[in-house]
Amino acid sequence: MATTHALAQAVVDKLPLIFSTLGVLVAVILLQNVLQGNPLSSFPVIGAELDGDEKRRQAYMVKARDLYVDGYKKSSVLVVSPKFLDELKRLPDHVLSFDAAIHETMHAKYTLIETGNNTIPHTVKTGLTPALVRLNASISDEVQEAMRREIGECKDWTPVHINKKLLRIVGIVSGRVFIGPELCHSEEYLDAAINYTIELMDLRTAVEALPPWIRPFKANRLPEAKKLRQRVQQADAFLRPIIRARLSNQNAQDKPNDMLQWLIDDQIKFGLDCSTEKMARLQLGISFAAIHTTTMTTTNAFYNLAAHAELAPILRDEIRSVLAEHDGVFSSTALQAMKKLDSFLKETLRFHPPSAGSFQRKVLQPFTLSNGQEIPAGIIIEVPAQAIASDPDVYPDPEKFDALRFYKLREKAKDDGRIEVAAQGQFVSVSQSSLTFGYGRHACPGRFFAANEIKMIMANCLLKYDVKMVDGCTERYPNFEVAGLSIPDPTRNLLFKRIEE
Ligand code: HEM
Repeated sequence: MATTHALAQAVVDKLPLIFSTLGVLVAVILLQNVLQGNPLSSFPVIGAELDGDEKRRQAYMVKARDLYVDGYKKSSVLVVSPKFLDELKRLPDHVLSFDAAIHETMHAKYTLIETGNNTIPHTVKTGLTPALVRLNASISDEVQEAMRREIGECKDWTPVHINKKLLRIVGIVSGRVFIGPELCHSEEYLDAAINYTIELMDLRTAVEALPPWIRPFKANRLPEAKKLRQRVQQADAFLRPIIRARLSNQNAQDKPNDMLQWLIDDQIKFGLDCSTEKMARLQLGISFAAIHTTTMTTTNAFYNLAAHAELAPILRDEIRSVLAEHDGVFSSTALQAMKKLDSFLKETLRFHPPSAGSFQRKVLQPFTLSNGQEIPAGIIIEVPAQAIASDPDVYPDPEKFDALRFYKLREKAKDDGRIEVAAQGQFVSVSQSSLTFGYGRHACPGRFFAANEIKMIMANCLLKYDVKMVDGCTERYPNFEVAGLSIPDPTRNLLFKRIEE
């Protein structure tokens, strides 16, 4: 067991970016809270048969997903049954808090991650999502250009380190929308956008490894803390003149159309801190939420595409015929019409959810569930998303990767006149059985942008390249499963070959 634990730990150490999904670590804390017993001694404990907290902690590191499935079957309470989601989502933030969960699990006291600030989700909802209709054309141009530069010609079968390339492609394309067409290509910007998350998660992991009582004395002196401070200083130095220029251009008619501008506009509108430091922090915050989450999902999709050779022709046919009907433009309606591609991506999320848990929230005030169960303040709760996604009563034949599962479900629901069910089968839909983007008022506001970006990357790739596993490899690369997380192996190559036009 110790060796397996060490192995899992080595994966964690080697691949710090694996912890990049917002909130995924809450699960670790939850289980620790549960396992420490107090104040939860009256609750059933998953892994009670294991002898002692340390053994349970080790089991969590290497087989957390089994523990979640176990908890799901037993309807354990702190890993809460999804049947309570609707009543939970109605509780106000001062009772059940998303921000407080992030603050605790991300060790915000030491990592200095911004929490309790509604600016980013508000700006994503009111600035970015409504702007997608007019931004899609420029996002699509950026995707094409980034793929041309990062993937290259590939006249013959060429190995491509896909996760590494996708980090840059997603960084550039997201950067176009976050900070504008010139700066998104700057290596300094990309370095900060990609590595801030990795270094933040390194520090978070290092703090977590310290016994709690030592943290106030040692956490700020950890080498990881120093590295993160340097990263933030560098990012500040890079962003400051840009932000200053924007602030002095506030009254111009032709203000830029990007997140940085919308964030500045919102801060001013609500009379909030608009200092260059604050704005630089918000930019890092948006990179943290967006870049690695989107890259991991797209990497999973590429591994699935390469491992299922039958898929490419089906998806390519759909993309070609939809584009032919939309003047060759990746408009919002064209993207929505690519239902097989949408289904393939949703099945990718179902089959490889980044985290075993979802809807992580901290209980700030005690409350009682409709079954009479009292939930004490001070703990973190969550829902076993991955166990739901692999429940045969929810998804028939759950062990099968069925790329067209949601396409067929949507078509059937449409034929039966069940419009709501059809809508729930979309990539961006959240429901009690689709929890990868969370649930309720804090469900990921960036998912509409992520969906467009990922679809454009996959569609552009399918139109230009054939993709396959490297020679001698017939199976999909397995994901790393560590502490409830599922991470596509970031070290692997796929083979790319340009399609003759
Ligand atoms: C496939 C990619 C992505 C995945 C899987 C993902 C997943 C998540 C999850 C699980 C949450 C927590 C929701 C909850 O607990 O209810 C979340 C929150 C959030 N996400 Fe995403 N996300 C993705 C992409 C993005 C992008 C591209 C952006 C920005 C453009 C973004 C911005 C945010 C923000 C701001 C929050 C916090 C919401 C709040 O405070 O209310 N995400 N995301």
